[in-house]
Amino acid sequence: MKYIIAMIRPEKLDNVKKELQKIGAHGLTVSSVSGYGAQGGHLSVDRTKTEKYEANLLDKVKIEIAVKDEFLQTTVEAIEKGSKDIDGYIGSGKIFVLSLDDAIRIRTKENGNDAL
Ligand SMILES: Nc1ncnc2c1ncn2[C@@H]1O[C@H](COP(=O)(O)OP(=O)(O)O)[C@@H](O)[C@H]1O
Repeated sequence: MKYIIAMIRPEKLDNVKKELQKIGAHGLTVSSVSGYGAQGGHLSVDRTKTEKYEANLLDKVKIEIAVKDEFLQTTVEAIEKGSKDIDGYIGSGKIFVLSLDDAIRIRTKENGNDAL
């Protein structure tokens, strides 16, 4: 099992949800976060500036999804498709993939793949 954490731009959430529904994703958790990536949260890079930019925290949406291994690629592709903007747009987001040891559905006590 894998645990996918994606940081996307808030205005892309509806698109991403639609793409995930198309592939039949069974569950997800969404939260509002703030952060910055390699560009320090700046929407453009002023190459004439030589001094260091101060990092700027931007609003992002964090999506978390636990999936069976065989759904990893489809799910990542759905997130990419839903959050894609103009090619190379800074701050389009990032997807992290973690190994997931177990999942337990409290209601039924199912675990592992059966709990997803
Ligand atoms: N190394 C990191 N560790 C944790 N979160 C990160 C990391 N890099 C990016 N993020 C999160 O992902 C969001 C989107 O990153 P983004 O700005 O698109 O990255 P980049 O500037 O590297 O293209 C950031 O606002 C931040 O919340």
